[in-house]
Amino acid sequence: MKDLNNHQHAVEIKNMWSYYHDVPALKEINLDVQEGTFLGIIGPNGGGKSTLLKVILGLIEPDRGDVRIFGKKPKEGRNIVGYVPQHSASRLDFPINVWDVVMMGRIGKTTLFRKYSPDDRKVVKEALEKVKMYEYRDRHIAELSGGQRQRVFIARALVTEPKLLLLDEPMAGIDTTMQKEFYEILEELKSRVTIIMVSHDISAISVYVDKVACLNQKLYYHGTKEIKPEDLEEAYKCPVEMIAHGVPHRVLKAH
Ligand SMILES: Nc1ncnc2c1ncn2[C@@H]1O[C@H](COP(=O)(O)OP(=O)(O)OP(=O)(O)O)[C@@H](O)[C@H]1O
Repeated sequence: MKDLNNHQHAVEIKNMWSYYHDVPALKEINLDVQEGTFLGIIGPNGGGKSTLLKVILGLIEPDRGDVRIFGKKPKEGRNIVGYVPQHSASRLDFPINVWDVVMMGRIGKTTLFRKYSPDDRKVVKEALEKVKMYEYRDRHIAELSGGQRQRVFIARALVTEPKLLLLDEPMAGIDTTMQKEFYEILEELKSRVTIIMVSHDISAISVYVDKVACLNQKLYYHGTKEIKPEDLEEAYKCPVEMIAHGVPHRVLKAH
């Protein structure tokens, strides 16, 4: 579907509900993400952020409502979506080297032993260089630190050359300098990829993203990063000063 400015809808969600064992994790979600947007999703623990990413990815079938990814149902659109799950870095603890982990993202697990093309090789090399892990390419993933592994998983998502990139707290365990570099990488990717990133770091979100969504079962806010304190307080159910990982000064000033 195209809108009047010729921007495609990367993600369109209409009146979506999702339950775990009869308990709603998401209620009445309406969300429209335009192609080329960098959307940050914030909200308290258990607010349904990871569930929303899984619904978009087609890993969870919603109980009600409609979800479209570039006009397709999530399962049909999966090949154009890159995903870095929460705590992905801690999941792989067997001896596979960094190069193969990223190459698997490019050509799939079952084809790892086929000869990969010079193009595959180039894309994997560039992704590893982007996250500053190329020199670690022959190291076993199990030997790396948490933050280094997380960088490898971000590279792995990049090599699929997705149209939509879903990142679930990708900066967890990444040092501040590297975080800044990652945000710069994401800003650069924005011209080619729509990005949806879950984060608890409201200060960073307010600097780097285009749009913010605040989720606690319901969508309490979706709009520009100029969030009002009351929008956060309603979703987090506490005073703005207490909200995790600091709040941008201008939000506090407006309070
Ligand atoms: N597999 C599951 N089975 C049952 N309940 C689940 C399951 N996964 C998540 N939930 C519940 O659904 C709600 C939303 O969880 P979700 O992981 O989406 O929240 P989140 O916003 O990503 O949280 P956090 O910020 O803590 O990572 C929580 O109450 C959680 O306990």
